[in-house]
Amino acid sequence: MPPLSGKAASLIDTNAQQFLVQLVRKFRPQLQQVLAHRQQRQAVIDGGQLPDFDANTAAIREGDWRIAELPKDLTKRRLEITGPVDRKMVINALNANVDCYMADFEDSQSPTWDGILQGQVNLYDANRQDIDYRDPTSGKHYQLADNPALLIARVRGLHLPEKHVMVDNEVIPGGLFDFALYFYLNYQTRTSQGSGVYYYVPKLEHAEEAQWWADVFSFTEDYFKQPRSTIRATILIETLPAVFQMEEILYAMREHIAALNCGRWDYIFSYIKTLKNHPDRVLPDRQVVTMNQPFLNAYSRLLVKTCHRRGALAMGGMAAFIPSKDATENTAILAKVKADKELERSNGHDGTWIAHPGLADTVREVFVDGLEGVNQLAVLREQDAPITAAELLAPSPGERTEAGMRTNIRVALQYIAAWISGKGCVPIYGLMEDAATAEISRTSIWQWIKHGKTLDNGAVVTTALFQQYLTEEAQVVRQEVGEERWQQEHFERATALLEEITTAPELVEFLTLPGYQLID
Ligand SMILES: CC(=O)SCCNC(=O)CCNC(=O)[C@H](O)C(C)(C)COP(=O)(O)OP(=O)(O)OC[C@H]1O[C@@H](n2cnc3c(N)ncnc32)[C@H](O)[C@@H]1OP(=O)(O)O
Ligand SMILES: O=CC(=O)O
Ligand SMILES: [Mg+2]
Repeated sequence: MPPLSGKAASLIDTNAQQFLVQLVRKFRPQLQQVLAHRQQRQAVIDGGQLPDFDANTAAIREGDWRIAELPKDLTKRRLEITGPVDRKMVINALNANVDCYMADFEDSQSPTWDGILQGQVNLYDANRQDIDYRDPTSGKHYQLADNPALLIARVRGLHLPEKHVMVDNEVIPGGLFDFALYFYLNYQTRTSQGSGVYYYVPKLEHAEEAQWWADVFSFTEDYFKQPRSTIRATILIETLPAVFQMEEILYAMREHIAALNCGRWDYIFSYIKTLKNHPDRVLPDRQVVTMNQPFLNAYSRLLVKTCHRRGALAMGGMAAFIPSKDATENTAILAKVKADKELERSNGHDGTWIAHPGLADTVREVFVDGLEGVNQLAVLREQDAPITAAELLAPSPGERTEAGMRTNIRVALQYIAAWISGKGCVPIYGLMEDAATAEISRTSIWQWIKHGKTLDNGAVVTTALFQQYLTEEAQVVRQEVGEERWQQEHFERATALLEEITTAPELVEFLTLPGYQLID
């Protein structure tokens, strides 16, 4: 580990480091196996088979069991704000008019070493309700209001390493680093408040990965002599393989789970990635892939039904719209966000996400005023016909347009530039863009090239067409952002990376993997 400085140096002490090393030695080898299984299952799908429910685990799906009872403070999660762990955002999120705050080391956080360490310091202070911040530019002082939101930390996905920390000459899993430090630094504070240590766990694909996390949680509780179920996780169901494993994931995690969540943006990305070799499942323009598409609506309904049958909450996801300063435009945005949330509520979700505090009042109308109790656990959807694999995989109708492809290029380019410059979430053309949304933009183009799809202008999407549009759209972006930002935010490098991953013969699994080579 590089030498630590500032408050991180005193917090990440020898005991913290010893705990982390033990966790890594015990759990990294199994993780490597579990990740190898992902590749094996994907190879079968690449060979032409479609994902399906696993016949070997039918007994779990049919069995009569429930997850451990929810802790009281996790039963009311109608509105959750999410955001990266920089200090001002942490304070603003805790003060927002919401029940919970998901503090994000993942999709919305660029994993620079400083950002990750400072994030841990910020959450340490936040848990102690001893956090403030003075903006050096505006001079504005930020401090906590009364009744801050309940804090839930989202750790990095299993694929991401933390390259600054080596154990036995090998980099360690980023998610384990986030998990271990957050627990070590906060469990005493949280349990002394009568609460537990709460996490969001992203991008799982299979119940064996949930089991891996459950083992990490149990080991940690035993190590620190804490009762079982002190740790509670909300698992994001945001990969296509995981939707066929929801019962099994809940079962593996039954002592530690609180909820599943519809991480719709990664889910769409995963639909593209998992079905990349299937010419009949290529998605249309990103703008038309909304929660009304049958495959997304089926996923939301099945998640609700599965969770409620087992006593877990079913959290909704993120509408990517953010408020506009233009009043007319803002009215239209709020109406779209409201419609999106009404669909989630009518499907039976217990709560939902917002990306920006300016959306809280609108979404409260749906998920606070519009709910009878503090959640919808009583909605069992028992009257529904069984949701089939065919529905979960249904192809999406819709056009592939030149405008859509050009927008994908501009969005992916600007996002990659922001990410390698240390910003994991940015507003682009009125939408919040993060690692998950940017993945959709770049993998759509890759898949359109692979299957030679035709655009509305009659052009067939080829590598050469993409390169032509990229050159043209890079100039548009250069005009939009100006020369200073173009140079400072490494746009040339971002352009090169976008070209490399979009024209690669094999789909690059995550843009953040080659992206990570370019930061720090
Ligand atoms: C696919 C997924 O994984 S979704 C989950 C991951 N994504 C997220 O969490 C999205 C988080 N949202 C954000 O990061 C931001 O809203 C952005 C980047 C999209 C837009 O941020 P900005 O450009 O700062 O928006 P804007 O200028 O309107 O912000 C107004 C104020 O609200 C604050 N704010 C905006 N979003 C948030 C948030 N999510 N949490 C806390 N505060 C926020 C800003 O800090 C700013 O505060 P200030 O007035 O004290 O300076
Ligand atoms: O993490 C959330 C998502 O939509 O992706
Ligand atoms: Mg995600």
